[in-house]
Amino acid sequence: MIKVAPSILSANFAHLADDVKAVEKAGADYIHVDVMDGHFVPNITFGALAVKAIRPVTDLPLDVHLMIENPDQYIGEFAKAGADIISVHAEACTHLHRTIGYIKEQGVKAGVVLNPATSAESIRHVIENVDLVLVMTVNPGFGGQAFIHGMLQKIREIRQMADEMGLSIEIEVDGGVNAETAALCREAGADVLVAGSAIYGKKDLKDAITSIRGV
Ligand SMILES: O=C(CO)[C@@H](O)[C@H](O)COP(=O)(O)O
Ligand SMILES: [Fe+2]
Repeated sequence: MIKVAPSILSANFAHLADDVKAVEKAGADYIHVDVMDGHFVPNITFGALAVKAIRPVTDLPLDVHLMIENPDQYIGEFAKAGADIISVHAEACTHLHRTIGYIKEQGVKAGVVLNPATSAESIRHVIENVDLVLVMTVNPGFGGQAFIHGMLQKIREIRQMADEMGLSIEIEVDGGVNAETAALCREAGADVLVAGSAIYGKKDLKDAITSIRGV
Protein backbone atom coordinates (compact mmCIF):
# COMPACT_ATOMS: atom_id res chain seq x y z
CA MET A 1 0.00 0.00 0.00
CA ILE A 2 1.40 3.37 -1.07
CA LYS A 3 1.78 5.90 1.76
CA VAL A 4 0.81 9.55 1.39
CA ALA A 5 2.66 12.31 3.25
CA PRO A 6 0.96 15.73 3.07
CA SER A 7 3.49 18.57 3.22
CA ILE A 8 2.43 21.21 5.73
CA LEU A 9 4.39 23.77 3.71
CA SER A 10 1.10 24.26 1.85
CA ALA A 11 -1.03 24.35 5.03
CA ASN A 12 -2.29 27.57 6.59
CA PHE A 13 0.31 28.43 9.26
CA ALA A 14 -2.28 30.50 11.14
CA HIS A 15 -4.14 27.28 12.00
CA LEU A 16 -1.50 24.63 11.54
CA ALA A 17 -2.83 22.28 14.24
CA ASP A 18 -6.24 22.10 12.54
CA ASP A 19 -4.62 21.51 9.15
CA VAL A 20 -2.50 18.66 10.55
CA LYS A 21 -5.52 17.05 12.21
CA ALA A 22 -7.54 17.43 9.01
CA VAL A 23 -5.10 15.41 6.86
CA GLU A 24 -4.79 12.76 9.58
CA LYS A 25 -8.57 12.38 9.54
CA ALA A 26 -8.50 12.26 5.74
CA GLY A 27 -6.18 9.22 5.74
CA ALA A 28 -2.61 10.58 5.60
CA ASP A 29 0.21 8.21 6.61
CA TYR A 30 2.95 10.71 7.53
CA ILE A 31 3.10 14.44 8.18
CA HIS A 32 5.87 15.87 5.99
CA VAL A 33 7.67 18.83 7.57
CA ASP A 34 9.83 20.95 5.25
CA VAL A 35 12.60 22.69 7.16
CA MET A 36 14.37 25.40 5.11
CA ASP A 37 17.18 27.67 6.29
CA GLY A 38 17.48 30.31 3.56
CA HIS A 39 20.99 29.04 2.71
CA PHE A 40 20.73 25.50 1.38
CA VAL A 41 17.51 26.61 -0.33
CA PRO A 42 16.29 30.15 -1.05
CA ASN A 43 13.43 30.09 1.45
CA ILE A 44 12.97 29.99 5.25
CA THR A 45 10.25 27.96 6.97
CA PHE A 46 10.32 26.58 10.50
CA GLY A 47 12.61 24.87 12.98
CA ALA A 48 12.55 22.37 15.83
CA LEU A 49 10.16 24.52 17.90
CA ALA A 50 7.46 24.06 15.27
CA VAL A 51 8.05 20.28 15.26
CA LYS A 52 7.68 20.28 19.06
CA ALA A 53 4.40 22.19 18.77
CA ILE A 54 2.98 19.82 16.15
CA ARG A 55 4.05 16.63 17.98
CA PRO A 56 1.10 16.42 20.42
CA VAL A 57 -1.41 17.33 17.71
CA THR A 58 -1.17 14.04 15.77
CA ASP A 59 -0.37 10.34 16.20
CA LEU A 60 1.13 10.15 12.70
CA PRO A 61 4.90 9.88 12.19
CA LEU A 62 6.55 13.27 11.63
CA ASP A 63 8.66 13.02 8.48
CA VAL A 64 11.17 15.86 8.76
CA HIS A 65 12.87 16.94 5.52
CA LEU A 66 15.90 19.05 6.41
CA MET A 67 16.85 21.48 3.63
CA ILE A 68 19.58 23.08 5.70
CA GLU A 69 23.32 23.49 5.67
CA ASN A 70 25.28 21.82 8.42
CA PRO A 71 22.47 19.42 9.44
CA ASP A 72 24.64 17.64 12.05
CA GLN A 73 24.30 20.67 14.27
CA TYR A 74 20.50 20.41 14.44
CA ILE A 75 19.67 16.68 14.21
CA GLY A 76 19.60 16.25 18.01
CA GLU A 77 17.16 19.15 18.42
CA PHE A 78 14.76 17.79 15.80
CA ALA A 79 14.88 14.29 17.32
CA LYS A 80 14.18 15.70 20.79
CA ALA A 81 11.32 17.76 19.38
CA GLY A 82 9.57 14.56 18.25
CA ALA A 83 10.64 13.81 14.68
CA ASP A 84 10.17 10.14 13.71
CA ILE A 85 12.10 10.28 10.43
CA ILE A 86 14.89 12.77 9.76
CA SER A 87 16.12 13.10 6.18
CA VAL A 88 19.23 15.01 5.16
CA HIS A 89 20.35 16.09 1.71
CA ALA A 90 23.36 14.20 0.34
CA GLU A 91 24.53 17.56 -1.06
CA ALA A 92 24.55 19.15 2.42
CA CYS A 93 26.66 16.46 4.11
CA THR A 94 30.43 16.32 3.76
CA HIS A 95 30.45 13.04 5.70
CA LEU A 96 27.10 11.56 4.76
CA HIS A 97 27.68 8.11 6.28
CA ARG A 98 28.62 9.70 9.61
CA THR A 99 25.55 11.99 9.57
CA ILE A 100 23.25 9.03 8.93
CA GLY A 101 24.85 7.20 11.86
CA TYR A 102 24.25 10.24 14.00
CA ILE A 103 20.53 10.35 13.08
CA LYS A 104 20.16 6.68 14.04
CA GLU A 105 21.94 7.23 17.34
CA GLN A 106 19.09 9.62 18.22
CA GLY A 107 16.67 6.67 17.97
CA VAL A 108 14.85 7.93 14.86
CA LYS A 109 14.67 6.68 11.29
CA ALA A 110 17.22 8.07 8.85
CA GLY A 111 16.60 9.24 5.30
CA VAL A 112 18.83 10.59 2.56
CA VAL A 113 17.51 13.10 -0.01
CA LEU A 114 18.71 13.62 -3.56
CA ASN A 115 18.38 16.90 -5.44
CA PRO A 116 17.45 16.53 -9.12
CA ALA A 117 21.12 17.05 -10.08
CA THR A 118 22.38 14.23 -7.80
CA SER A 119 22.62 10.72 -9.21
CA ALA A 120 21.24 7.52 -7.69
CA GLU A 121 24.77 6.12 -7.81
CA SER A 122 26.00 8.77 -5.34
CA ILE A 123 24.16 7.07 -2.45
CA ARG A 124 25.17 3.46 -3.20
CA HIS A 125 27.66 3.61 -0.29
CA VAL A 126 24.97 4.50 2.26
CA ILE A 127 21.80 2.89 0.94
CA GLU A 128 22.24 -0.07 3.32
CA ASN A 129 22.33 2.34 6.27
CA VAL A 130 19.15 4.30 5.62
CA ASP A 131 15.47 3.61 6.22
CA LEU A 132 14.32 5.90 3.43
CA VAL A 133 15.57 7.49 0.20
CA LEU A 134 13.79 10.70 -0.80
CA VAL A 135 13.93 11.58 -4.50
CA MET A 136 13.29 15.27 -5.19
CA THR A 137 11.23 15.75 -8.33
CA VAL A 138 11.59 19.55 -8.15
CA ASN A 139 14.51 21.75 -7.12
CA PRO A 140 13.83 22.14 -3.40
CA GLY A 141 12.77 25.42 -1.79
CA PHE A 142 9.14 25.99 -2.70
CA GLY A 143 5.80 24.25 -2.97
CA GLY A 144 3.71 24.31 -6.13
CA GLN A 145 6.49 23.70 -8.68
CA ALA A 146 6.20 21.46 -11.76
CA PHE A 147 7.24 17.79 -11.56
CA ILE A 148 10.51 17.01 -13.39
CA HIS A 149 9.70 13.90 -15.43
CA GLY A 150 13.37 12.99 -15.91
CA MET A 151 13.46 11.95 -12.22
CA LEU A 152 11.31 8.87 -12.87
CA GLN A 153 14.39 7.06 -14.16
CA LYS A 154 16.17 7.83 -10.87
CA ILE A 155 13.29 6.31 -8.90
CA ARG A 156 13.59 3.15 -11.03
CA GLU A 157 17.36 3.01 -10.49
CA ILE A 158 17.02 3.30 -6.71
CA ARG A 159 14.27 0.67 -6.67
CA GLN A 160 16.52 -1.66 -8.64
CA MET A 161 19.52 -0.95 -6.40
CA ALA A 162 17.45 -1.66 -3.26
CA ASP A 163 15.92 -4.83 -4.72
CA GLU A 164 19.30 -6.18 -5.86
CA MET A 165 20.70 -5.61 -2.38
CA GLY A 166 17.60 -7.10 -0.71
CA LEU A 167 16.84 -3.91 1.21
CA SER A 168 13.43 -3.00 2.56
CA ILE A 169 13.90 0.77 2.44
CA GLU A 170 11.10 3.16 1.53
CA ILE A 171 11.46 5.27 -1.60
CA GLU A 172 9.75 8.61 -1.12
CA VAL A 173 9.08 11.14 -3.88
CA ASP A 174 8.66 14.87 -3.26
CA GLY A 175 7.76 17.80 -5.50
CA GLY A 176 5.00 18.38 -8.03
CA VAL A 177 3.15 15.22 -7.04
CA ASN A 178 -0.53 15.25 -8.03
CA ALA A 179 -3.00 12.55 -9.11
CA GLU A 180 -1.37 12.28 -12.57
CA THR A 181 2.32 12.36 -11.61
CA ALA A 182 1.62 10.12 -8.59
CA ALA A 183 0.59 7.33 -10.97
CA LEU A 184 3.95 7.63 -12.77
CA CYS A 185 5.84 7.55 -9.43
CA ARG A 186 3.96 4.47 -8.23
CA GLU A 187 4.74 2.73 -11.51
CA ALA A 188 8.45 3.65 -11.16
CA GLY A 189 8.61 2.03 -7.70
CA ALA A 190 7.82 4.74 -5.14
CA ASP A 191 6.45 3.75 -1.71
CA VAL A 192 5.71 7.17 -0.18
CA LEU A 193 4.35 10.20 -2.03
CA VAL A 194 4.71 13.69 -0.59
CA ALA A 195 2.22 16.31 -1.76
CA GLY A 196 1.61 19.85 -0.60
CA SER A 197 -0.43 21.91 -3.04
CA ALA A 198 -2.21 18.88 -4.53
CA ILE A 199 -3.65 18.11 -1.06
CA TYR A 200 -4.00 21.41 0.80
CA GLY A 201 -5.08 23.15 -2.39
CA LYS A 202 -8.14 20.89 -2.63
CA LYS A 203 -11.45 21.20 -0.80
CA ASP A 204 -11.90 17.46 -0.35
CA LEU A 205 -8.74 16.30 1.44
CA LYS A 206 -9.84 12.67 1.55
CA ASP A 207 -10.41 12.58 -2.18
CA ALA A 208 -7.06 14.31 -2.82
CA ILE A 209 -5.18 11.76 -0.68
CA THR A 210 -7.01 8.81 -2.24
CA SER A 211 -6.28 9.99 -5.78
CA ILE A 212 -2.55 10.29 -4.97
CA ARG A 213 -2.47 6.87 -3.31
CA GLY A 214 -4.31 5.47 -6.32
CA VAL A 215 -6.83 3.39 -4.33
O1 LIG B 1 10.41 19.80 -0.05
C1 LIG B 1 9.57 20.38 -0.71
C2 LIG B 1 9.93 21.59 -1.52
O2 LIG B 1 11.26 21.88 -1.37
C3 LIG B 1 8.24 19.79 -0.79
O3 LIG B 1 7.95 18.94 0.29
C4 LIG B 1 7.08 20.69 -1.14
O4 LIG B 1 6.39 21.16 -0.02
C5 LIG B 1 6.12 19.96 -2.02
O5 LIG B 1 5.13 20.81 -2.45
P1 LIG B 1 4.27 20.47 -3.77
O6 LIG B 1 5.24 20.44 -4.93
O7 LIG B 1 3.63 19.13 -3.53
O8 LIG B 1 3.28 21.59 -3.83
FE1 LIG C 1 9.83 18.14 1.28
